Amino acid sequence: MEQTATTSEDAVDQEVHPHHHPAQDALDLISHLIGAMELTPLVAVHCMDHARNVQFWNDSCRLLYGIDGDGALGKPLNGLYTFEDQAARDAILEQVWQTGQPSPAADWRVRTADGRDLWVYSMLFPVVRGGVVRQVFCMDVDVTARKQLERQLNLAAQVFEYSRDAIVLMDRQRRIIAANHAYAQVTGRTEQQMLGHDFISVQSGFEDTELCHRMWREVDDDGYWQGEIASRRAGGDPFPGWLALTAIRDAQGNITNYMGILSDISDRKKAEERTRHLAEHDYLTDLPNRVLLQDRLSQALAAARRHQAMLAILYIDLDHFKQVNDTLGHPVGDALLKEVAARLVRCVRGADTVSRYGGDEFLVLLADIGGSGQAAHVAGSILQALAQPCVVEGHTLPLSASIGISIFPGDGGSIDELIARADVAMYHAKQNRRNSFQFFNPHMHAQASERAGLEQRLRAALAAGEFTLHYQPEIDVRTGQPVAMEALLRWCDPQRGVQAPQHFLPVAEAAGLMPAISQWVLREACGAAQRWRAAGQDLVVAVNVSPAQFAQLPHAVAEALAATGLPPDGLELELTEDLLMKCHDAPALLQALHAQGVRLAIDDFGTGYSQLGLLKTYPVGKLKIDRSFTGAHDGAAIAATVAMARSLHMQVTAEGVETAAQLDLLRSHGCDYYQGLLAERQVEGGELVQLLR
Ligand SMILES: Nc1nc2c(ncn2[C@@H]2O[C@H](COP(=O)(O)OP(=O)(O)OP(=O)(O)O)[C@@H](O)[C@H]2O)c(=O)[nH]1
Repeated sequence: MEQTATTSEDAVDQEVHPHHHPAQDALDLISHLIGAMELTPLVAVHCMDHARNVQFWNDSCRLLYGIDGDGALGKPLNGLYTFEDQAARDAILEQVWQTGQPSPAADWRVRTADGRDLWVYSMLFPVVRGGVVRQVFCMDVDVTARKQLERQLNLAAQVFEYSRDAIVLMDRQRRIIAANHAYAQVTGRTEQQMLGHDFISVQSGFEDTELCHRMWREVDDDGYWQGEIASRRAGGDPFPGWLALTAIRDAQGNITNYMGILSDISDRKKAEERTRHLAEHDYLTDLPNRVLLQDRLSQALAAARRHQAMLAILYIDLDHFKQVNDTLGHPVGDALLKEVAARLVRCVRGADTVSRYGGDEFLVLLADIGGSGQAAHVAGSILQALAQPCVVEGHTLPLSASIGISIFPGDGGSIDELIARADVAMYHAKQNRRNSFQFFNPHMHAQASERAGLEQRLRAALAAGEFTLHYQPEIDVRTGQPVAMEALLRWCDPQRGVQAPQHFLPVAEAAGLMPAISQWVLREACGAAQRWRAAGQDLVVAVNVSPAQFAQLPHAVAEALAATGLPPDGLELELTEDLLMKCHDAPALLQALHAQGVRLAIDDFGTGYSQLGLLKTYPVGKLKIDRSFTGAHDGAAIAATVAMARSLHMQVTAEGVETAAQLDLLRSHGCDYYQGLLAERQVEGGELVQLLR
């Protein structure tokens, strides 16, 4: 360092004192200054001559630019280090040479010869003698560290300002000292409305003082708190916010500031709300579903217990709703369910709950009723509201429901018990007189248990081989010979003995057992007919078709014929008018069965409302006149039916024939076949009986 200094002073002396100019004092001063500068390692000083060659280079220059005096002196300055904006620097230097005025001090970015980038705070001083600039001194201070810090601060300020998170800074007293753009946007406040104000008061609406105390205590103790707050915008508009608060401490660990990051979580809350709504409501009617109902029921039950009050459950099941789906399609059914939901809601108070319990079942909870009369009143208004015809997609649909009512505490103490009993009461309403309501009573309970037992025994009956078929002959009126046998189902109930279908079929139907039972009947009957054939009796077997089986019938028939080997025309399927009227797929199904070669007959003819136009299109070979016509000796009805059947190229069987007089009447009207007690007696007297057994 010393050597460099000496060398530098010599260099300056050569130029500064060559002729002992009167301005010696000034030069001495500069020399002193240079000496002083040498002592400060912070200031890199160099001096250049007119040719821009270095004449002086202090030790700080060596430290800063990585080149010692030997490497610098006499060399062109431009080769020692360069400026990022070299042209601007050259222009400033030129100006100093031209004007003899020092340059303003400024920060310059430079690159050293060994490839380092630095920032220097630099100033140029001309040495003027005789009105001519002789040298220019340059003083550089390394400000790289400051520049980096500045840049970091600048970056931090930009992050703060442009962050999408709403950030607020507070002092120790929790007064706002800075808030970024996002914060101003979220809260809708200007800087003036925030700066210097207490954070909580600016958040106005954050009125939960207990939460507020806990929050600050946690921040002060643990340094951090986050949670949901009820916030309010400048105009008073409330919004849910998520606030994260952090305490900022100095080197001694004392809290100096607080930082808060606030998010508007309205959208998230709405999405959560929507998800919860979906989980608790029925997608079609938007009524509370079972989940929410369960919740409301528990609350209502707890409240009723506390206040020794009563509540009622109304179990509502629409009457014949399936028909709407079957005849007009599911979309119409859906629209009807929505309309029912709306009507039910209009029949109750806000405190009550209307819920969709399942398919066409609704459950109404009447919380806190004065007595059962109130439940009856609501049930009555529901029936009345539903009775108004409902127009859906241009169809005017009659609507009714059966309602069962259970009351707490009389009918049960638990939710399950109360619902089960309302269900039992509803079932009774449905059985006795649809479009009505029934209160639960213990007698119903016994019947329900009986029914449950029956259902259980029926479930086991098929596997246990408890079903049998009885055969009822159909006799040719002219020849007196049997032509067909109608298969009739019987169940040997282990508890009750042999049961006729009307005693167990409704329960089997409700329990969903009919498809399996019907298939068994079909297979068993075809097998029997095939055995009769093998024994020389060419009798057709007639099987009644159940509604549960109709849609799958072509498949079931194919399966039964294949399994037994019975030719298709050995099987006759009897379909009631009612079934044909209710099933909108009936024409297609009948065509499919006809194509399979089986015989088709319309059963119980005269009890339904078959339209002649439709009948004509059915590939049906026979009409069976209901016993109510035959038994009434209704010659006119029989004559008309036979005439109509003839015009449709169908044969006619009369059912329920008991006396020879009835048979004579049928014969006189040209009826083809008959069934009934008279026919059975005739067969019993013949050899067929043995065979059939
Ligand atoms: N359109 C529509 N139908 C449904 C929906 N959920 C269930 N169902 C139908 O609702 C019908 C309910 O029938 P049930 O109550 O057993 O029969 P029902 O015809 O009303 O007869 P009863 O109750 O004895 O009067 C079934 O056919 C279901 O397929 C739904 O969301 N939309």
